[in-house]
Amino acid sequence: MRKIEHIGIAVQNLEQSNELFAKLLGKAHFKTEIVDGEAVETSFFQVGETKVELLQATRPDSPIAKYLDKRPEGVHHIAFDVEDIGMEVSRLKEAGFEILNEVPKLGADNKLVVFLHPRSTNGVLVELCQEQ
Ligand SMILES: CC[C@H](C(=O)O)C(=O)SCCNC(=O)CCNC(=O)[C@H](O)C(C)(C)COP(=O)(O)OP(=O)(O)OC[C@H]1O[C@@H](n2cnc3c(N)ncnc32)[C@H](O)[C@@H]1OP(=O)(O)O
Ligand SMILES: [Co+2]
Repeated sequence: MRKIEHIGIAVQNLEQSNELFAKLLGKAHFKTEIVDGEAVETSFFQVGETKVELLQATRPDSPIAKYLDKRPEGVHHIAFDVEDIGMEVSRLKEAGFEILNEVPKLGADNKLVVFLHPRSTNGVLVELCQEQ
């Protein structure tokens, strides 16, 4: 793991949260992006070498919608930047972590992504990101 790539925050209203985080961080988001595969619309704020990713569900079947059905808005996941996502998946599987998607899928901001089940990571949903 090279660095924290982003902190993912689940929000109900992306526009409102964009305004709030722009005030909080003192700068506007640098991009918004819809990831159909995850049924999310995201916006990204650069904070030093890491990012804040705000996520709003675009469909009721989105993992974000299901999360917010049961929990308030807040930190949803931590994403780590990795050099070789295939190698990391093998290493983590060997180490006993539960990989949710062994085949990397298309994420936001030009990344390939893999998720680990929170029950294998002390209750934190972990995302691995490799620059495409
Ligand atoms: C890819 C685009 C973008 C990017 O950065 O590029 C994204 O980050 S997209 C982010 C949205 N996509 C995902 O989160 C994909 C991975 N997530 C999943 O597959 C599910 O959300 C999963 C498996 C983590 C949970 O789904 P499930 O249907 O099992 O939900 P439950 O509510 O039944 O939860 C089961 C169990 O896990 C705990 N849980 C659920 N979500 C989280 C979370 N975000 N952080 C920590 N723990 C979580 C939940 O509390 C349940 O635990 P239990 O002890 O049984 O109550
Ligand atoms: Co993410």
